[in-house]
Amino acid sequence: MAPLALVTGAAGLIGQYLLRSARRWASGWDVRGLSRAEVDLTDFPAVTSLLHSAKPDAIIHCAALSRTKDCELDPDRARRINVQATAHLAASARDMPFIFLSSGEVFDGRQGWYREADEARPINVYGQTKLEAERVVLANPRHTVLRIVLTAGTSLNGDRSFVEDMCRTARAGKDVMLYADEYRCPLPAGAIARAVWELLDHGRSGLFHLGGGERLSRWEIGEALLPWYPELSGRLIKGSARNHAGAPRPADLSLRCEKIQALLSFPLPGFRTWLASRSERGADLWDYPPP
Ligand SMILES: NC(=O)C1=CN([C@@H]2O[C@H](COP(=O)(O)OP(=O)(O)OC[C@H]3O[C@@H](n4cnc5c(N)ncnc54)[C@H](OP(=O)(O)O)[C@@H]3O)[C@@H](O)[C@H]2O)C=CC1
Ligand SMILES: Cc1cn([C@H]2C[C@H](O)[C@@H](COP(=O)(O)OP(=O)(O)O[C@H]3O[C@@H](C)C(=O)[C@@H](O)[C@H]3O)O2)c(=O)[nH]c1=O
Repeated sequence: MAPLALVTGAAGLIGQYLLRSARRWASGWDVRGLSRAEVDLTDFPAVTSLLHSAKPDAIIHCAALSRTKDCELDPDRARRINVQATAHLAASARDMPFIFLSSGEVFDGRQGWYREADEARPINVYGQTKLEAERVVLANPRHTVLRIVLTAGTSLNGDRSFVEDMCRTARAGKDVMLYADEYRCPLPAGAIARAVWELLDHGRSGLFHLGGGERLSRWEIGEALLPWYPELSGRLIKGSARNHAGAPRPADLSLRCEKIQALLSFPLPGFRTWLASRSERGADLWDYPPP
C-alpha cells in the first residue's frame, strides 16, 4: 500500500494544485486533502483524533491565515492558525516528513535576493507568525520549511490568488493600483506544486527558498498579465508602495533559490518566461500542461 501524504489547506489555492497534480508528480503517494470544512486545525483534540485514524506517512501543511491584511486586523487569530496550529501539527508529525509552507514575508524587504541564511526581520504580523512557526518546525531535523513567493493560480472560488484579486477589481469597474517599487519573484501554482512533490520524494529536510527566476515589480507583473486577462486592459495604474495605506509592505522579497533548484528535475521558471511559453488558451494558464 502506498504511503499516505496529507495536505492541509486543501480547499486553498496551493492545496488545490497539490491535489490536482499528485498523480502527475507524486505517483508513489496516496494523497488526501484536509480542508477546514473537515477539521479546524485549531481544534487540537479533533486534529489528534483525525491523525490517529488517518495515520498519514507525511504532512504538507498549506493551511494558514494567508492574507497580510487579515493578519494585521486579528493578530491573535493569525497566531492561533499560523503558529499554534502549525506547532500542534508538527508535534503530531514528529516521526514523519512535515513540509511547512512559509513565505518570503519573513524578510523586511530592504535587501532583496535573500538567501536562506539571511536574517529574517518581518515587518508585518503575517511575516512574524510565519517566522515563529518556522522556528518551531525547524526544531525537528526531519522537518522542512519552504519559503514560497507570490503565487499565481486559479482557485476554487476565484478569490485566492493575487491575479484573481486584480481581475475582480477590474471587472467591478475599478482601477488596479500596481506598485512600481515593490518587487517579487512570482511563480505559477503549478510550479510550486511540482517542486513540493519533488522535495517530498527527495526526503530532504531543512529550510528552502522557492521562487521564480525573474524579479519583477507589481507593475511589471500586471503588464505581463495583460495579454491573458483583457479585463485588465486600461485598468492598471502605476503607483508607489510609499503611498500604501495599510500594514508596512516589504519592498523587495526576491529570493535566491539555488539550494532547491539543485534538487529539482525542472528549472524554476521566470514569470514572463512562463507566460511566453504558454500558447494554448482554455487550459489552466498556471499549471503544467498534461504530458
Ligand atoms: N498564495 C501566495 O501567494 C502565497 C502563499 N503562501 C503560503 O502558502 C500556503 C498556502 O497558501 P494559499 O493556498 O495561497 O492560501 P489560501 O488562503 O488559498 O488557503 C489557505 C487554506 O487554509 C485553510 N485554513 C485557514 N484556517 C484554517 C483552520 N483554522 N483550519 C483548517 N484550515 C484552515 C483555508 O480554509 P478555507 O478555504 O475554509 O478558508 C484555506 O483553504 C499558506 O501557508 C500561505 O501563507 C506563502 C507565500 C505566497
Ligand atoms: C501590493 C498590491 C496588492 N494588490 C492587491 C492584490 C493582492 O492579492 C491584494 C492583497 O495584497 P496583499 O499584500 O495582501 O497580497 P499579496 O501582495 O498578494 O501578498 C502575498 O504575498 C505573498 C508573498 C504571500 O505570502 C501571500 O500569502 C500574500 O501575503 O491586493 C494590488 O492590486 N496591487 C498592489 O500593488
